[in-house]
Amino acid sequence: MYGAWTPDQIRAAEQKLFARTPEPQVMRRAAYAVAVHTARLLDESSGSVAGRHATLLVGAGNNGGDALWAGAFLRRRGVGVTAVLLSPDKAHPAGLAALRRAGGRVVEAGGPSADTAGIGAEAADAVERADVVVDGIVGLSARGGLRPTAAELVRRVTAPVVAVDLPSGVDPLTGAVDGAAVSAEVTVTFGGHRPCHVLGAGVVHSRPVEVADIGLDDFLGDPELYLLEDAEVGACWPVPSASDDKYSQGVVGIAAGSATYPGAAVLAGGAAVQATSGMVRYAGPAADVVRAHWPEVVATGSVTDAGRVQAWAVGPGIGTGGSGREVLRHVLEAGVPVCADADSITLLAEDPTLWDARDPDAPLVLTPHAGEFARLAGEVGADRVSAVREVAARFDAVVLLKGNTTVVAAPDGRVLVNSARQSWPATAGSGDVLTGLIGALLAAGIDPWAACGFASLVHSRAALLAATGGADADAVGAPIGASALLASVPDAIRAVRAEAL
Ligand SMILES: NC(=O)C1=CN([C@@H]2O[C@H](COP(=O)(O)OP(=O)(O)OC[C@H]3O[C@@H](n4cnc5c(N)ncnc54)[C@H](O)[C@@H]3O)[C@@H](O)[C@H]2O)[C@@H](O)CC1
Ligand SMILES: Nc1ncnc2c1ncn2[C@@H]1O[C@H](COP(=O)(O)OP(=O)(O)O)[C@@H](O)[C@H]1O
Ligand SMILES: [K+]
Repeated sequence: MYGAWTPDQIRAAEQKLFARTPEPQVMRRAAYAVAVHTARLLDESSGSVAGRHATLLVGAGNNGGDALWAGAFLRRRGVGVTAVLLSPDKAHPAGLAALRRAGGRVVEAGGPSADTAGIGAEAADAVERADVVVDGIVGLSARGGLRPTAAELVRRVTAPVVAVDLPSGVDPLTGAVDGAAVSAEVTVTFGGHRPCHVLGAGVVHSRPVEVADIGLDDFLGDPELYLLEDAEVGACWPVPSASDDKYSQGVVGIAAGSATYPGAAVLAGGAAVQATSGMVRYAGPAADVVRAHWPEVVATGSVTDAGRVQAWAVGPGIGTGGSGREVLRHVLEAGVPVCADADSITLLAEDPTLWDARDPDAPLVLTPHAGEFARLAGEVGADRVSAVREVAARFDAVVLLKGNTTVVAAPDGRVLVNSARQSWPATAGSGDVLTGLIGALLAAGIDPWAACGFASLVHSRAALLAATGGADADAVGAPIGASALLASVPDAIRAVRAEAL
């Protein structure tokens, strides 16, 4: 796992760092990393470095300072550099002096020659002829979307962009984009990820985020967020060993589906079958349909006569009427880890007495999408991490909020996120597959918080594989259904296990 730290956590760590290393030296280390990645992007996109042109968009603070120093370093590589100052009187003085000493040009964003959009002729020309643009408009202290002049300049950019610390216009904490924002080929950040690098919907995390070491590691402390890596999911994914049999790996019960929605039971049951080698029991009215698709599932007509399981997954397609409620109550009383999804969440929101059925010692996982979350606890809001963390503590449950970026909070406050990096999983029945994966991992004895993270990562990998045939989030794909996603689960598990070798 690697971490993401909030702006406040970063600033606190930086203050400790500055007691050991002077701030200007730290900035130069940060800026040097920006220069290295900018030169690499120049080389990749225009075939050479020397003789090319870099345009810096420079804001009022240290983010702009990084860009100016990076420009000075790029000058040493023979790159033509022009800094466009958005706030000429506030641009980082030392960075500006360094760029000038290195032979860089400095122009104002507006100035007397400004056109109707407020852009001066020199600035417009600098953006126009750039082979690469360095976004040093705003970073850790960003508030809201880009302001008009910055937004207009960014709109005119056609060259590839390197974002300093984070793409300007993105909220550093929530990743929310309110108005215009930079879309960067590469983001170079310092010391550790910020939450916006993994929470933004398609703005930031589909591009590589390079983390430069500026000596911050010793001062960072526990991160706000954890991010899973393929290799660790692969290393932890349960597979049978010589001493195993179908019971020892954990038996999961799937209480899903109804006469109206048998498909949910087939998808959730199939996901459980393909996730691990333990046994899968199904209990509900769709037993015949489930057996027809998955003969290895031990199916019964009702949860009351289902055999022993080590975990239950309950909810998809059970309906929100009396029968669904009794199924949920029975499962909650079973005293084993439960993944409650879909209609279960609606039932719990509508009938608080159902919480009393819960065995206090048995872990509970809730997997709402935004609508189900709102029924349970009100609208999520922009800060999805805080909202999920609060609800997990309130209900003493692991809460997985589904979406382009899935947020998983444990009752103790730990939060992990998994960004799908693309949107292929957004298809009907996709959540049923996720529930089956989680249920199987719970039955295998995986920690519920980790189980949600592992399942979410494999789920989004399976969607990508099914849609594009590969693992590249930017690859050309075609829309998939949940059945195709489900069929790619084994390939996704193989892919993450191969990374662990
Ligand atoms: N403190 C340090 O020495 C270091 C800081 N670092 C850099 O410093 C940056 C943080 O610098 P600052 O705290 O000075 O602030 P920023 O450079 O992020 O922002 C500068 C100013 O821009 C204005 N602003 C806020 N939102 C805006 C928006 N939407 N559009 C336009 N302007 C906006 C604010 O007045 C803010 O003070 C980091 O992102 C990183 O790039 C790194 O170099 C590491 C070392
Ligand atoms: N825009 C999106 N991009 C990526 N993944 C998404 C997006 N929207 C939803 N998902 C994922 O797809 C699945 C949808 O689950 P859910 O909403 O329960 O669908 P259903 O109820 O139809 O099964 C979840 O895993 C969710 O994280
Ligand atoms: K920036």
